[in-house]
Amino acid sequence: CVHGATIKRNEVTGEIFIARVIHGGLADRSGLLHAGDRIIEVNGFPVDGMEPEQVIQVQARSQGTIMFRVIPITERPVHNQTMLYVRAMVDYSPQQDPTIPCADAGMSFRKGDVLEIVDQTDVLWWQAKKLPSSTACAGLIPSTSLLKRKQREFWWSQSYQPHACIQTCKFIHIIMTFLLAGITQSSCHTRCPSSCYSALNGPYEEVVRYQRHQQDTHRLIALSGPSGVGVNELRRRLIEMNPNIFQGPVPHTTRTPKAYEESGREYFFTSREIFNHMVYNNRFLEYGEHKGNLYGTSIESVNDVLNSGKICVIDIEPNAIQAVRTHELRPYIIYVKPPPLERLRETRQDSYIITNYYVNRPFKDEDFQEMEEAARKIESHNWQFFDHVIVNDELQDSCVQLLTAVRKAQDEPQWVPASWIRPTAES
Ligand SMILES: Nc1ncnc2c1ncn2[C@@H]1O[C@H](COP(=O)(O)OP(=O)(O)OP(=O)(O)O)[C@@H](O)[C@H]1O
Repeated sequence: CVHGATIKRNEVTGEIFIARVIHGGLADRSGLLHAGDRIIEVNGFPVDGMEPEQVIQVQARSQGTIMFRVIPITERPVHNQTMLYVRAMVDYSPQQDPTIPCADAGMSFRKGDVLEIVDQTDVLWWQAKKLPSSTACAGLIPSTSLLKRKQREFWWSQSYQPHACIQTCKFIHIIMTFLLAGITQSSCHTRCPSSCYSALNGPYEEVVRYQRHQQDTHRLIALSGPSGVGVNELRRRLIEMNPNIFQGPVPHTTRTPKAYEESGREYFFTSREIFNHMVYNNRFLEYGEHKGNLYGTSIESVNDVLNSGKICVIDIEPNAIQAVRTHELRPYIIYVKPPPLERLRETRQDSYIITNYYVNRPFKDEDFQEMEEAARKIESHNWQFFDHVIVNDELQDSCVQLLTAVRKAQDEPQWVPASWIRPTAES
C-alpha cells in the first residue's frame, strides 16, 4: 500500500503499476494517481524490476514530499457506479485473510454491519465504508464472488455433510408458543445445523433505506429470543399498554372450542383438513402440535391486524426468523437478549419459569445457563437479521426500550433488503 493506493508488479515485464486507488485516501484526494498508471520512479529511484515491497521501503524512507514519476494509463476506466449498500451476512477480518493484497488497506466487518460499496471495478476486491461512516477513506473488502468462494472452501473443510444440511433446512418444522392460551409447545423442532443458511445465502444482502409512508400499513414487529428470556412478557405488556394500537394475531387451532370461546376471537377453530391445507400452501408463519392438536399463526391473521390499522406484534422462534423475513411481511425483528448471569439472578428472583409441563417454578441457575447458551447459538446464526436488540434486564426499562424501538420502526427510515422494495424473480 502506498499512500492510499496498492501497487502490483507485472511478472513478465517487471514493471510496477498502481493496482487500485483507495477511495478517500491521499492518492485519491490528490487526483493524480489512477489504477493502471505505471510507476517509473519514486523520489528519483527507478522502480522497474523491484519487488513491490522494495518500492514501499523506498517511499517509507523518504520524508516530506514524495515524488512519483508515472506513465498514466491511456484509457482510464469510466466510473459509472451506482450507489450500493449491503448488509454483511458474515464476519470478515483482513488481518486473518492471507489473500488480501494489503491487510492495512482492508476493512473488517461483523455480520449485520451495513456497508456502502464505493468501488466494484475489481472483480475480487471491492472498496467499502462501514455505516454510519466517520472516515472519508474506504477499505478493501472481498467481493461477493470472492467471499462466496472463501465460504465454499471453508464449507468443504468442515466435517458435516452440506447436502444433509440443505435437506434439513427445507423441511424445517416451526413451532410457536401459545402463551395466549397458557399452553407451551411440545418440542418437535428440526434444528438447522450451524452456518447452514449463511452458506446457502450470499455473504452480502443488498439493502435500501425504507421509510414507511403515513398511509401504509404498519411494519410487523417480531420479537425473538432464547426460551425464558421474556419475549412473551414484553409482548403482553406492550399490547396491554395500548390495545388500541398494538395487537397479536389470532392463532388457528384444531382443538374444540371451550364454551366461552368464539372463533376469530381467541382462536380460529378449524378442521385438521383445512389446517393441513394451509400448511401445504405455506400460509403459516409457525405451527406445531400440542397434546394432539395443531396450533398455528397464519399470515392472513397477521395481515388482518395490519389492515385494521394496528401494529401487529408477534413472537417467533429463532428458527423461524428466515421464514418470516419476506417481501410480504417485511418484519422489524427485535432480539430480546438475556443480561449477564448475575443480573439474571438478581432480576428473576421473584419470577417463575413456564415449563413444558404446566408447572411454573422459580428459575434455577441451570435455566440461566441454558438461556445464555441458547442466546449464544441464536446470535451466532441470526445476529445479521436483527433490526434492534433489547437486553432484558429491568423489565420496566425493557418495556420503555421496546416502545421506543417500535415507534422508530414505524416512523424512521430503516435499512431493509432491497428485494422487499423492488421484488426480484426469486423473492
Ligand atoms: N426483565 C425481567 N425481569 C424479571 N422477570 C422477567 C423479566 N422478563 C421476563 N420475566 C419473567 O420470566 C418468565 C419467563 O418469561 P416469558 O414467559 O415471557 O419467556 P419467553 O421468552 O416467552 O419464553 P418461552 O418462549 O419459553 O415462553 C415470566 O415469568 C416473566 O414474567
